Amino acid sequence: MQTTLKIGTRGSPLALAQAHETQARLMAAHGMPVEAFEVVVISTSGDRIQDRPLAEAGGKGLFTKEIEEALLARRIDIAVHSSKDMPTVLPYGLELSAFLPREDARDAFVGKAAKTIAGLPHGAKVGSSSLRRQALIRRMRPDLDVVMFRGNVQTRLRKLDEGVAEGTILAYAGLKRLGLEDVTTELMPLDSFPPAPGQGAICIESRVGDLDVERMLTIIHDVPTGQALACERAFLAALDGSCRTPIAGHATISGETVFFGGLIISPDGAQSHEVKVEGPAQDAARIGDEAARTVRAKASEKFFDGWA
Ligand SMILES: NCc1[nH]cc(CCC(=O)O)c1CC(=O)O
Repeated sequence: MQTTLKIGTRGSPLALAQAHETQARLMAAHGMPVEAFEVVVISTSGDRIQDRPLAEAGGKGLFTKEIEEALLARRIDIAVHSSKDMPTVLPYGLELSAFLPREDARDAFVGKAAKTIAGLPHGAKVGSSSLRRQALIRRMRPDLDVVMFRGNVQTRLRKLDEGVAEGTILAYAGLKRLGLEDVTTELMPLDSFPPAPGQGAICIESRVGDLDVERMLTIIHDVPTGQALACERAFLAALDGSCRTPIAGHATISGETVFFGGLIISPDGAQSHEVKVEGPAQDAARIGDEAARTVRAKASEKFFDGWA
């Protein structure tokens, strides 16, 4: 009997699109037939909790817990995730072993009452449940009414059509993977509206020491994306845990150099601290870690304590 590679994923349309993209890349890279794979859908706590912000319910790990349990129990061989949803610390025995070439990392504004955030009427409702997006919207337009918006991409777009809000912000990468990018009315600049660390990059998680899987993944791994992600995740890791501060960070690789921009911002958008650094791409993680120290030094301790 032929063994199949079991790909674990959440069941949302975006998660399935990402799992199928990974499968297609593996098939093309290794000349494997479609029957060599099985996509295993796993429901996570993050999918089931819909009524409150995830930061309140227990944080990011909620989207990965059950999938990681399946990996450790060998019910699946690899797990496909949005890097943005991955905690900085993984369970013992698991690692992020490959990153696919990154999609556009920018946020997309989908506006009903206006095409741009700047053009929205005074006091208009904008839906988002991301602390980072809420803070960045408030920084731009303190007059806007930011309302909770959860659920998958399609659910949020439906809420917009139903008039629950006059605009929302989604990852452009997610919209593209779903073929929905045409709903975008404004692409937010990386500088003034920086994305979440990891946004736009699909990662693959596997068991440490699973050599067959490692061999299979090497060929689809994108080195520059891996370096950018090492930088962004180091930045997040050095700031995370100690606070519930909205954090943004984005790294790009050009030749042998990594360029990183990071931001911490108060939830009301009134205070923010930025850092911009560059360094050797091979030291990407150290660069991200140093950037976190720099931005932390700029902010007073009060900045972090205010809303913990
Ligand atoms: N938290 C949900 C989530 N996780 C990753 C993406 C988008 C895809 C990506 O960043 O690669 C999204 C949806 C969104 O933010 O609009």
